[in-house]
Amino acid sequence: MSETERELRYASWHKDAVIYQLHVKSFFDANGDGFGDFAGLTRKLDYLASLGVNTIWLLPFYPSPRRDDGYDVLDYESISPEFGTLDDFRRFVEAAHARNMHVITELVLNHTSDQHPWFQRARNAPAGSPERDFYVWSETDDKFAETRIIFVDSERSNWTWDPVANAYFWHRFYSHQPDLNYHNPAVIEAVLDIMRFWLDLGVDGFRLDAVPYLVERENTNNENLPETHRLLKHIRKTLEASYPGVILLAEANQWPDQARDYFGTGDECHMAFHFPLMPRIFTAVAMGNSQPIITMVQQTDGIPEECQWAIFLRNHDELTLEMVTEAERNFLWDTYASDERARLNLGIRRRLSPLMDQDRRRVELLHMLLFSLPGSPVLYYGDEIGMGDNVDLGDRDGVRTPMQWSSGKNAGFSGGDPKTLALPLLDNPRFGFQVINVAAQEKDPHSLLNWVRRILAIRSAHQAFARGAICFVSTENPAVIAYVREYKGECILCVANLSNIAQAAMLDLHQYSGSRPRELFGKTVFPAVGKHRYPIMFQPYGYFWFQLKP
Ligand SMILES: OC[C@H]1O[C@H](O[C@H]2O[C@H](CO)[C@@H](O)[C@H](O)[C@H]2O)[C@H](O)[C@@H](O)[C@@H]1O
Ligand SMILES: [Ca+2]
Repeated sequence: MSETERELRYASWHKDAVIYQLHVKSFFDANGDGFGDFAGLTRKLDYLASLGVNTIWLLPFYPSPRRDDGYDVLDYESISPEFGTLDDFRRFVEAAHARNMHVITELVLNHTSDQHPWFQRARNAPAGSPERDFYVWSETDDKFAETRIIFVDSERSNWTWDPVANAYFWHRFYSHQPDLNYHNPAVIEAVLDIMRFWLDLGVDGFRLDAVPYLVERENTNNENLPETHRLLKHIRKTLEASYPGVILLAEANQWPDQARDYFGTGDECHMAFHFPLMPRIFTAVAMGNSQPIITMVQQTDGIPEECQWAIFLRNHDELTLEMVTEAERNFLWDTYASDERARLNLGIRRRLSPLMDQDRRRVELLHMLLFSLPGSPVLYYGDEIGMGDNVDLGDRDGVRTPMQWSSGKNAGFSGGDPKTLALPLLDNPRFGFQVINVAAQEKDPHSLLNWVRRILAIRSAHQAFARGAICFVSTENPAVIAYVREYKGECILCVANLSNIAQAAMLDLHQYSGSRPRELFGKTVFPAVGKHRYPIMFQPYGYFWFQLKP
């Protein structure tokens, strides 16, 4: 690709991104070994295009002991053989680009597997040597005492004794995931080389895993340090010099002000997951009250022009409740995880549809918010058909089970021996593949899948959703949320009833007086907005998108 072509393709594409997050191992198995692979994913690209997504985010596919499902990398520049070969990967990227889709890969840069050759070399090298210095060591385990433990259900300390090195090593996650030492310039160079490797293969961006924890310093909590922000700015500047258009997406599970800091002044990450908003959406729907969403969106508005939040409902991890108050967490646990098996660390390991009790009205409402609040939406594979989960599987595996393509053998996921599947299929009367699958929903015009296709098609026809400013509208009813997204003169009014009972609201639309709201699903034109408040009625969890035509 020439430089000009690259620049054209990439100009701010992240702002219009509709991201689909998937696990290659659980998506589609082309060679029948029970494991999803790149050849299989390539065959499903038309399905993704038909859904209306334009960006694919891949969970880790690198060689790994897989003690944290691939977030424990032992070789950053190859592909674990079950997923295929580098040529399969190249073909996948080309096929995605041919459909105008972008590809974001996972970059686990905070830590490696303890099996990684860098760590093996470090623990065997003398203290103080450049090899040892790739990781963070200490003679005692009382350094960095102010640092919290993230995986509270499995780890007691962020230090683990290594008998080979005769020292403790630092880790923010599992004890088999030693943290890299970013005070060492050689580590930074090594990580930049890894990024160049994947960019040369055509990758369009990286999800930067666990970025708040990159750099450590004594007497701090070792999160969001200025050194970490400087490092990210350096990475961006260095990469952009050779790869204009590359996108960095920060996974910074932090409070609002700290999360937005990952944009810098437009010179750090292009995107950041909207961790502060996600739990507040679940709170608002549980309480039937719009305030948690309004407060959080207002608090996180006004990010640098070229930046974009990545908003999401669910992902491959537990629904994290780290960045809410204890009272909020207890409320969300009581509401959505009364079955204690669903609780993991400070979160809930369930998929969206089971969280919503398979209530189609609430599932639609949440997607309507996901697709209309400011940011690029991220859909988690399978949620478009309302897939369920399996709380009996360990860790977060219960939300990572094979995609349910059909009611046939192995849910249409693999032609292989059912005993060899990467993870067991869901097989129960409510969520089993026999009842929830793509093939059945393709045939049903009223299915969730076809509804998601329709709403995404509407969204992509109006750039105000992706790029517009947001202005909340007073409703005189706390259960009703209303906001206008505005871009280049087009105004879209989004309104929803967050409660489980019918509601009426009086919208303050005086600014739009004289305009006629046109409902975007059915194209019905509603009565014109006058000088007085505009009345509107809703079914439980009802919603509308209106174009406000002057
Ligand atoms: O590589 C370790 C982990 O990194 C990400 O973790 C994030 O998920 C945690 C919850 O599972 C969350 O509490 C933390 O703040 C995040 O950084 C990754 O998404 C995980 O899958 C992975 O285990
Ligand atoms: Ca396979």
